[in-house]
Amino acid sequence: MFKINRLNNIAHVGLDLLTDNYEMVEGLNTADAALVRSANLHEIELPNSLKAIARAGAGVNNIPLDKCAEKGIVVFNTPGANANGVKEIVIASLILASRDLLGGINWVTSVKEEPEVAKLVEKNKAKFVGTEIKGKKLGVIGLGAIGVMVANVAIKLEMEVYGYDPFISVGSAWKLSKYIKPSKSLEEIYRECDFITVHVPLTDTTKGMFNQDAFALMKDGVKLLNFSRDTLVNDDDIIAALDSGKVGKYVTDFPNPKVVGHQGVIAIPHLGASTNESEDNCAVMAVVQLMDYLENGNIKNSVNFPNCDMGVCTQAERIAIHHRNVPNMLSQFTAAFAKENINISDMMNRSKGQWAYTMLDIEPPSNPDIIKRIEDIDGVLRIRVIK
Ligand SMILES: NC(=O)c1ccc[n+]([C@@H]2O[C@H](COP(=O)([O-])OP(=O)(O)OC[C@H]3O[C@@H](n4cnc5c(N)ncnc54)[C@H](O)[C@@H]3O)[C@@H](O)[C@H]2O)c1
Ligand SMILES: O=C(O)[C@H](O)COP(=O)(O)O
Repeated sequence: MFKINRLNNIAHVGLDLLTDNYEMVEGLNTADAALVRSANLHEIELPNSLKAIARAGAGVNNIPLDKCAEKGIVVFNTPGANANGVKEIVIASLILASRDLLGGINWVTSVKEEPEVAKLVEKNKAKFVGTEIKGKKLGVIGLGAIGVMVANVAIKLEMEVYGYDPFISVGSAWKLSKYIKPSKSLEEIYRECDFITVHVPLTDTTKGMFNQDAFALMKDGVKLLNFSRDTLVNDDDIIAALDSGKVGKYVTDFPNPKVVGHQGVIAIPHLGASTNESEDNCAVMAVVQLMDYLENGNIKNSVNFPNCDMGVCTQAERIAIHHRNVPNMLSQFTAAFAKENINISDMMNRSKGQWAYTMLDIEPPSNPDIIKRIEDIDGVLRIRVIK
Protein backbone atom coordinates (compact mmCIF):
# COMPACT_ATOMS: atom_id res chain seq x y z
CA MET A 1 0.00 0.00 0.00
CA PHE A 2 1.45 3.39 -1.04
CA LYS A 3 0.71 6.45 1.07
CA ILE A 4 0.05 9.70 -0.77
CA ASN A 5 -0.04 13.16 0.77
CA ARG A 6 -1.71 16.03 -1.05
CA LEU A 7 -0.25 19.46 -0.31
CA ASN A 8 -2.71 21.36 -2.52
CA ASN A 9 -6.09 20.64 -4.02
CA ILE A 10 -5.66 18.19 -6.87
CA ALA A 11 -8.48 17.57 -9.35
CA HIS A 12 -10.52 14.46 -8.59
CA VAL A 13 -10.22 13.07 -12.07
CA GLY A 14 -6.54 12.48 -11.21
CA LEU A 15 -7.04 11.22 -7.65
CA ASP A 16 -9.72 8.82 -8.89
CA LEU A 17 -7.03 6.96 -10.83
CA LEU A 18 -5.40 5.81 -7.59
CA THR A 19 -6.26 2.14 -7.04
CA ASP A 20 -6.91 0.21 -3.81
CA ASN A 21 -3.16 -0.02 -3.49
CA TYR A 22 -3.05 3.67 -2.51
CA GLU A 23 -4.09 5.51 0.62
CA MET A 24 -4.36 9.29 1.08
CA VAL A 25 -2.65 10.42 4.30
CA GLU A 26 -2.57 13.68 6.26
CA GLY A 27 0.91 15.18 6.51
CA LEU A 28 4.14 14.17 4.82
CA ASN A 29 5.65 12.21 7.73
CA THR A 30 4.82 8.71 6.54
CA ALA A 31 4.09 9.46 2.89
CA ASP A 32 5.66 7.56 -0.01
CA ALA A 33 4.77 10.37 -2.37
CA ALA A 34 3.35 13.88 -2.45
CA LEU A 35 1.09 15.64 -4.91
CA VAL A 36 1.55 19.39 -5.01
CA ARG A 37 0.76 22.53 -6.97
CA SER A 38 2.32 25.78 -5.74
CA ALA A 39 2.85 24.93 -2.04
CA ASN A 40 6.35 25.93 -0.95
CA LEU A 41 8.42 22.87 0.01
CA HIS A 42 11.70 24.69 0.54
CA GLU A 43 11.35 24.91 4.31
CA ILE A 44 9.59 21.58 4.84
CA GLU A 45 11.43 18.56 6.27
CA LEU A 46 11.40 15.73 3.74
CA PRO A 47 10.93 12.36 5.51
CA ASN A 48 12.96 9.27 4.54
CA SER A 49 9.75 7.54 3.47
CA LEU A 50 9.25 10.08 0.67
CA LYS A 51 10.18 8.67 -2.74
CA ALA A 52 8.56 11.07 -5.16
CA ILE A 53 6.90 14.46 -5.51
CA ALA A 54 4.58 15.13 -8.42
CA ARG A 55 3.97 18.79 -9.25
CA ALA A 56 0.61 19.07 -11.01
CA GLY A 57 1.78 21.99 -13.12
CA ALA A 58 4.87 23.40 -14.82
CA GLY A 59 6.90 25.59 -12.45
CA VAL A 60 9.03 23.76 -9.89
CA ASN A 61 10.69 26.72 -8.18
CA ASN A 62 8.63 25.84 -5.07
CA ILE A 63 10.51 22.52 -4.71
CA PRO A 64 14.16 22.06 -3.60
CA LEU A 65 15.24 19.93 -6.57
CA ASP A 66 18.82 19.18 -5.56
CA LYS A 67 17.92 18.52 -1.94
CA CYS A 68 15.36 16.02 -3.23
CA ALA A 69 17.90 14.41 -5.59
CA GLU A 70 20.37 14.01 -2.69
CA LYS A 71 17.71 11.97 -0.90
CA GLY A 72 16.77 10.00 -4.03
CA ILE A 73 13.38 11.73 -4.25
CA VAL A 74 12.17 12.02 -7.85
CA VAL A 75 10.39 15.28 -8.69
CA PHE A 76 7.97 15.19 -11.60
CA ASN A 77 6.08 17.99 -13.34
CA THR A 78 3.44 17.92 -16.07
CA PRO A 79 4.90 19.66 -19.13
CA GLY A 80 2.34 21.32 -21.35
CA ALA A 81 -0.68 20.11 -19.37
CA ASN A 82 -1.80 23.63 -18.47
CA ALA A 83 -0.29 25.48 -21.44
CA ASN A 84 -3.58 26.11 -23.22
CA GLY A 85 -5.10 27.67 -20.09
CA VAL A 86 -2.16 30.07 -19.86
CA LYS A 87 -2.23 30.80 -23.61
CA GLU A 88 -5.85 31.90 -23.39
CA ILE A 89 -5.30 34.21 -20.40
CA VAL A 90 -2.27 35.76 -22.11
CA ILE A 91 -4.34 36.57 -25.20
CA ALA A 92 -7.04 38.10 -22.96
CA SER A 93 -4.31 40.13 -21.26
CA LEU A 94 -2.98 41.51 -24.54
CA ILE A 95 -6.46 42.96 -25.03
CA LEU A 96 -6.77 44.12 -21.40
CA ALA A 97 -3.47 45.96 -21.81
CA SER A 98 -4.69 47.66 -25.03
CA ARG A 99 -8.32 48.52 -24.34
CA ASP A 100 -9.42 50.02 -21.04
CA LEU A 101 -12.05 47.34 -20.50
CA LEU A 102 -11.38 47.20 -16.77
CA GLY A 103 -11.67 51.00 -16.36
CA GLY A 104 -14.81 51.09 -18.48
CA ILE A 105 -16.49 48.19 -16.67
CA ASN A 106 -15.70 49.69 -13.26
CA TRP A 107 -17.01 53.08 -14.33
CA VAL A 108 -20.28 51.75 -15.75
CA THR A 109 -20.85 49.73 -12.58
CA SER A 110 -20.41 52.95 -10.58
CA VAL A 111 -23.23 54.68 -12.54
CA LYS A 112 -25.61 51.75 -12.66
CA GLU A 113 -28.23 53.53 -10.51
CA GLU A 114 -28.37 56.55 -12.85
CA PRO A 115 -31.71 56.59 -14.77
CA GLU A 116 -29.94 58.00 -17.84
CA VAL A 117 -27.20 55.36 -17.84
CA ALA A 118 -27.49 54.72 -21.59
CA LYS A 119 -27.01 58.43 -22.35
CA LEU A 120 -24.14 58.68 -19.87
CA VAL A 121 -22.40 55.76 -21.54
CA GLU A 122 -22.46 57.41 -24.95
CA LYS A 123 -21.20 60.69 -23.45
CA ASN A 124 -18.35 59.12 -21.49
CA LYS A 125 -17.12 56.26 -23.62
CA ALA A 126 -14.45 58.42 -25.24
CA LYS A 127 -12.55 58.22 -21.93
CA PHE A 128 -11.96 54.53 -22.53
CA VAL A 129 -10.72 54.54 -26.12
CA GLY A 130 -7.97 51.98 -26.72
CA THR A 131 -5.81 50.54 -29.46
CA GLU A 132 -5.95 47.28 -31.43
CA ILE A 133 -3.34 44.55 -31.25
CA LYS A 134 -3.45 43.79 -34.98
CA GLY A 135 -0.23 44.96 -36.62
CA LYS A 136 1.54 45.53 -33.29
CA LYS A 137 4.81 43.78 -32.48
CA LEU A 138 4.79 41.07 -29.81
CA GLY A 139 7.98 39.62 -28.32
CA VAL A 140 7.69 36.14 -26.81
CA ILE A 141 10.54 35.26 -24.47
CA GLY A 142 10.71 31.50 -23.87
CA LEU A 143 9.31 29.28 -26.61
CA GLY A 144 8.30 26.20 -24.62
CA ALA A 145 4.83 24.73 -24.19
CA ILE A 146 3.18 28.10 -23.46
CA GLY A 147 5.37 30.47 -25.49
CA VAL A 148 4.86 28.53 -28.73
CA MET A 149 1.07 28.50 -28.32
CA VAL A 150 0.95 32.23 -27.53
CA ALA A 151 3.21 33.10 -30.46
CA ASN A 152 1.18 31.02 -32.92
CA VAL A 153 -2.17 32.50 -31.84
CA ALA A 154 -0.75 36.02 -31.98
CA ILE A 155 0.20 35.39 -35.63
CA LYS A 156 -3.42 34.41 -36.30
CA LEU A 157 -4.48 37.70 -34.65
CA GLU A 158 -2.27 39.43 -37.23
CA MET A 159 0.39 40.60 -34.81
CA GLU A 160 4.03 40.72 -35.88
CA VAL A 161 5.68 38.18 -33.60
CA TYR A 162 9.31 37.93 -32.48
CA GLY A 163 10.46 34.86 -30.53
CA TYR A 164 13.51 34.42 -28.32
CA ASP A 165 14.67 31.13 -26.80
CA PRO A 166 18.34 30.12 -27.01
CA PHE A 167 17.47 26.66 -25.61
CA ILE A 168 14.40 25.89 -27.74
CA SER A 169 13.64 22.16 -27.95
CA VAL A 170 13.29 20.37 -31.27
CA GLY A 171 9.64 19.63 -30.40
CA SER A 172 8.86 23.31 -29.82
CA ALA A 173 10.73 24.38 -32.96
CA TRP A 174 8.56 22.00 -35.02
CA LYS A 175 5.38 23.52 -33.61
CA LEU A 176 6.38 27.15 -34.13
CA SER A 177 4.68 29.05 -36.97
CA LYS A 178 7.06 29.91 -39.81
CA TYR A 179 5.82 33.51 -39.64
CA ILE A 180 7.50 34.09 -36.26
CA LYS A 181 10.71 36.06 -36.50
CA PRO A 182 13.48 34.35 -34.53
CA SER A 183 15.36 36.90 -32.40
CA LYS A 184 19.02 36.32 -31.70
CA SER A 185 19.04 38.53 -28.63
CA LEU A 186 16.81 39.94 -25.96
CA GLU A 187 17.97 43.39 -27.04
CA GLU A 188 16.24 42.92 -30.39
CA ILE A 189 12.97 42.03 -28.63
CA TYR A 190 13.34 45.01 -26.29
CA ARG A 191 14.16 47.42 -29.16
CA GLU A 192 11.37 46.29 -31.51
CA CYS A 193 8.34 45.17 -29.55
CA ASP A 194 5.20 46.96 -28.37
CA PHE A 195 4.22 44.01 -26.17
CA ILE A 196 6.54 41.57 -24.40
CA THR A 197 5.33 38.35 -22.82
CA VAL A 198 7.64 36.13 -20.78
CA HIS A 199 7.38 32.32 -20.55
CA VAL A 200 10.65 31.14 -19.00
CA PRO A 201 11.15 29.23 -15.74
CA LEU A 202 12.38 31.09 -12.67
CA THR A 203 16.03 30.13 -12.18
CA ASP A 204 19.15 31.80 -10.81
CA THR A 205 19.83 33.16 -14.30
CA THR A 206 16.33 34.42 -15.13
CA LYS A 207 15.61 35.95 -11.71
CA GLY A 208 15.36 39.75 -12.00
CA MET A 209 15.94 39.69 -15.80
CA PHE A 210 13.43 42.54 -16.17
CA ASN A 211 15.38 45.27 -14.43
CA GLN A 212 16.19 48.91 -15.12
CA ASP A 213 18.82 47.96 -17.73
CA ALA A 214 16.28 45.88 -19.64
CA PHE A 215 13.56 48.56 -19.37
CA ALA A 216 16.01 51.21 -20.65
CA LEU A 217 16.33 49.26 -23.91
CA MET A 218 12.57 48.92 -24.42
CA LYS A 219 10.23 51.12 -26.44
CA ASP A 220 8.44 53.90 -24.56
CA GLY A 221 5.03 52.70 -23.40
CA VAL A 222 5.82 48.99 -23.88
CA LYS A 223 3.35 46.57 -22.33
CA LEU A 224 4.87 43.74 -20.29
CA LEU A 225 3.01 40.52 -19.50
CA ASN A 226 4.31 38.21 -16.77
CA PHE A 227 2.55 34.88 -16.46
CA SER A 228 5.74 33.08 -15.43
CA ARG A 229 6.92 34.05 -11.96
CA ASP A 230 6.94 37.12 -9.70
CA THR A 231 10.66 37.60 -9.21
CA LEU A 232 11.58 37.54 -12.90
CA VAL A 233 10.68 41.23 -12.62
CA ASN A 234 12.48 43.62 -10.28
CA ASP A 235 9.67 45.35 -8.36
CA ASP A 236 11.38 48.68 -7.73
CA ASP A 237 12.50 48.91 -11.35
CA ILE A 238 9.06 48.12 -12.81
CA ILE A 239 7.47 50.72 -10.53
CA ALA A 240 10.00 53.33 -11.70
CA ALA A 241 9.44 52.31 -15.34
CA LEU A 242 5.65 52.63 -14.94
CA ASP A 243 6.01 56.03 -13.24
CA SER A 244 8.23 57.37 -16.02
CA GLY A 245 5.95 56.03 -18.77
CA LYS A 246 8.67 53.72 -20.11
CA VAL A 247 6.33 50.80 -19.37
CA GLY A 248 2.70 51.53 -20.26
CA LYS A 249 1.10 48.50 -18.63
CA TYR A 250 2.35 45.62 -16.51
CA VAL A 251 0.06 42.60 -16.46
CA THR A 252 1.12 40.13 -13.80
CA ASP A 253 -0.30 36.84 -12.58
CA PHE A 254 1.78 37.20 -9.41
CA PRO A 255 0.52 40.11 -7.30
CA ASN A 256 2.70 41.39 -4.48
CA PRO A 257 2.26 44.38 -2.16
CA LYS A 258 4.62 46.59 -4.19
CA VAL A 259 2.80 46.29 -7.50
CA VAL A 260 -0.87 45.72 -6.66
CA GLY A 261 -2.89 48.93 -7.07
CA HIS A 262 -0.04 50.84 -8.73
CA GLN A 263 -0.93 52.94 -11.77
CA GLY A 264 -0.59 50.81 -14.93
CA VAL A 265 -0.57 47.44 -13.15
CA ILE A 266 -3.16 44.81 -13.99
CA ALA A 267 -2.78 42.20 -11.25
CA ILE A 268 -4.43 38.79 -11.62
CA PRO A 269 -4.56 36.31 -8.70
CA HIS A 270 -2.44 33.53 -10.28
CA LEU A 271 -5.23 32.30 -12.54
CA GLY A 272 -3.11 31.22 -15.51
CA ALA A 273 -3.66 27.50 -14.98
CA SER A 274 -6.92 27.80 -13.06
CA THR A 275 -9.27 26.27 -15.60
CA ASN A 276 -11.12 23.00 -15.14
CA GLU A 277 -9.36 21.60 -18.19
CA SER A 278 -5.83 22.52 -17.08
CA GLU A 279 -6.41 21.31 -13.53
CA ASP A 280 -7.75 17.99 -14.83
CA ASN A 281 -4.90 17.55 -17.34
CA CYS A 282 -2.25 18.29 -14.72
CA ALA A 283 -3.80 16.02 -12.09
CA VAL A 284 -4.12 13.07 -14.46
CA MET A 285 -0.58 13.44 -15.79
CA ALA A 286 0.90 13.85 -12.29
CA VAL A 287 -0.91 10.81 -10.90
CA VAL A 288 -0.14 8.56 -13.89
CA GLN A 289 3.57 9.44 -13.70
CA LEU A 290 3.63 8.90 -9.93
CA MET A 291 1.92 5.50 -10.14
CA ASP A 292 4.27 4.28 -12.89
CA TYR A 293 7.23 5.29 -10.76
CA LEU A 294 5.98 3.78 -7.50
CA GLU A 295 4.78 0.53 -9.09
CA ASN A 296 7.38 0.00 -11.83
CA GLY A 297 10.26 2.36 -11.06
CA ASN A 298 9.77 4.09 -14.43
CA ILE A 299 10.59 7.80 -14.61
CA LYS A 300 8.87 10.10 -17.10
CA ASN A 301 8.98 13.91 -16.96
CA SER A 302 11.20 14.21 -13.93
CA VAL A 303 12.96 17.53 -13.46
CA ASN A 304 15.80 16.20 -11.29
CA PHE A 305 16.34 12.59 -12.43
CA PRO A 306 16.64 11.23 -15.99
CA ASN A 307 13.79 9.61 -17.88
CA CYS A 308 14.08 5.83 -17.65
CA ASP A 309 11.41 3.35 -18.75
CA MET A 310 11.63 -0.47 -18.81
CA GLY A 311 7.88 -1.12 -18.83
CA VAL A 312 6.56 -3.69 -16.33
CA CYS A 313 8.99 -6.08 -14.66
CA THR A 314 8.46 -9.71 -15.67
CA GLN A 315 11.33 -11.09 -13.59
CA ALA A 316 11.42 -11.88 -9.86
CA GLU A 317 12.41 -8.33 -8.90
CA ARG A 318 13.32 -4.93 -10.26
CA ILE A 319 16.07 -3.12 -8.38
CA ALA A 320 15.95 0.66 -8.81
CA ILE A 321 18.99 2.63 -7.71
CA HIS A 322 19.39 6.41 -7.49
CA HIS A 323 23.03 7.38 -7.45
CA ARG A 324 25.55 10.04 -8.32
CA ASN A 325 26.68 10.22 -11.93
CA VAL A 326 30.26 9.09 -11.22
CA PRO A 327 32.54 6.33 -12.61
CA ASN A 328 32.44 2.69 -11.58
CA MET A 329 28.88 2.50 -10.26
CA LEU A 330 27.47 -0.04 -12.72
CA SER A 331 30.35 -2.48 -12.28
CA GLN A 332 29.82 -2.42 -8.50
CA PHE A 333 26.06 -3.06 -8.88
CA THR A 334 26.50 -5.93 -11.33
CA ALA A 335 29.31 -7.43 -9.22
CA ALA A 336 27.02 -7.52 -6.17
CA PHE A 337 24.52 -9.68 -8.09
CA ALA A 338 27.17 -11.80 -9.82
CA LYS A 339 28.66 -12.70 -6.44
CA GLU A 340 25.33 -14.30 -5.44
CA ASN A 341 24.82 -15.93 -8.84
CA ILE A 342 21.81 -13.75 -9.58
CA ASN A 343 21.09 -13.14 -13.27
CA ILE A 344 20.41 -9.62 -14.60
CA SER A 345 18.02 -10.09 -17.50
CA ASP A 346 17.47 -6.45 -18.31
CA MET A 347 19.12 -3.22 -17.29
CA MET A 348 18.94 0.51 -17.98
CA ASN A 349 21.18 3.32 -16.78
CA ARG A 350 20.53 7.00 -17.44
CA SER A 351 21.97 10.22 -16.12
CA LYS A 352 20.94 13.86 -15.85
CA GLY A 353 23.65 16.27 -14.78
CA GLN A 354 25.16 15.06 -11.54
CA TRP A 355 22.39 12.50 -10.87
CA ALA A 356 21.90 9.00 -12.31
CA TYR A 357 19.38 6.17 -12.14
CA THR A 358 19.82 2.46 -12.80
CA MET A 359 17.15 -0.24 -13.02
CA LEU A 360 18.02 -3.94 -13.09
CA ASP A 361 15.52 -6.80 -13.56
CA ILE A 362 16.83 -9.86 -11.74
CA GLU A 363 16.09 -13.56 -11.23
CA PRO A 364 16.13 -15.14 -8.63
CA PRO A 365 15.20 -12.44 -6.09
CA SER A 366 17.75 -10.51 -4.05
CA ASN A 367 18.19 -10.74 -0.30
CA PRO A 368 18.67 -8.05 2.38
CA ASP A 369 22.47 -8.53 2.43
CA ILE A 370 22.88 -7.70 -1.26
CA ILE A 371 20.61 -4.71 -0.94
CA LYS A 372 22.59 -3.45 2.08
CA ARG A 373 25.85 -3.96 0.19
CA ILE A 374 24.61 -1.84 -2.72
CA GLU A 375 23.15 0.77 -0.38
CA ASP A 376 26.58 1.15 1.23
CA ILE A 377 28.37 1.86 -2.06
CA ASP A 378 29.70 5.41 -2.01
CA GLY A 379 27.48 7.53 -4.29
CA VAL A 380 24.29 5.48 -3.88
CA LEU A 381 21.43 7.72 -2.73
CA ARG A 382 18.50 5.31 -2.55
CA ILE A 383 17.71 1.74 -3.54
CA ARG A 384 14.25 0.26 -4.03
CA VAL A 385 13.23 -3.36 -4.51
CA ILE A 386 10.12 -3.57 -6.70
CA LYS A 387 8.41 -6.94 -6.71
N1 LIG B 1 0.65 31.58 -14.48
C1 LIG B 1 0.49 30.27 -14.42
O1 LIG B 1 -0.49 29.78 -13.89
C2 LIG B 1 1.52 29.38 -15.05
C3 LIG B 1 1.14 28.13 -15.59
C4 LIG B 1 2.10 27.33 -16.17
C5 LIG B 1 3.43 27.75 -16.19
N2 LIG B 1 3.77 28.93 -15.61
C6 LIG B 1 5.16 29.42 -15.62
O2 LIG B 1 5.56 29.49 -16.98
C7 LIG B 1 6.83 28.90 -17.14
C8 LIG B 1 6.93 28.31 -18.53
O3 LIG B 1 6.00 27.25 -18.66
P1 LIG B 1 6.06 26.26 -19.91
O4 LIG B 1 5.03 25.22 -19.66
O5 LIG B 1 6.04 27.01 -21.19
O6 LIG B 1 7.52 25.64 -19.70
P2 LIG B 1 8.49 24.99 -20.77
O7 LIG B 1 9.55 24.30 -19.99
O8 LIG B 1 7.72 24.22 -21.77
O9 LIG B 1 9.13 26.25 -21.53
C9 LIG B 1 10.08 27.09 -20.97
C10 LIG B 1 10.95 27.59 -22.09
O10 LIG B 1 11.80 28.62 -21.60
C11 LIG B 1 13.03 28.50 -22.27
N3 LIG B 1 14.06 29.24 -21.55
C12 LIG B 1 14.71 28.87 -20.41
N4 LIG B 1 15.56 29.84 -20.05
C13 LIG B 1 15.43 30.83 -20.96
C14 LIG B 1 16.05 32.10 -21.12
N5 LIG B 1 16.97 32.54 -20.26
N6 LIG B 1 15.69 32.87 -22.18
C15 LIG B 1 14.76 32.44 -23.06
N7 LIG B 1 14.16 31.24 -22.97
C16 LIG B 1 14.49 30.46 -21.93
C17 LIG B 1 13.26 27.02 -22.36
O11 LIG B 1 14.20 26.70 -23.39
C18 LIG B 1 11.86 26.52 -22.69
O12 LIG B 1 11.67 26.41 -24.09
C19 LIG B 1 6.90 27.85 -16.01
O13 LIG B 1 8.23 27.59 -15.63
C20 LIG B 1 6.12 28.50 -14.90
O14 LIG B 1 6.97 29.25 -14.07
C21 LIG B 1 2.84 29.75 -15.04
O1 LIG C 1 3.68 26.64 -12.86
C1 LIG C 1 2.49 26.39 -13.00
O2 LIG C 1 2.06 25.33 -13.50
C2 LIG C 1 1.51 27.46 -12.64
O3 LIG C 1 2.07 28.53 -12.00
C3 LIG C 1 0.25 26.97 -12.01
O4 LIG C 1 0.34 26.95 -10.61
P1 LIG C 1 -0.91 26.38 -9.78
O5 LIG C 1 -0.95 24.90 -10.06
O6 LIG C 1 -0.62 26.68 -8.35
O7 LIG C 1 -2.12 27.06 -10.29
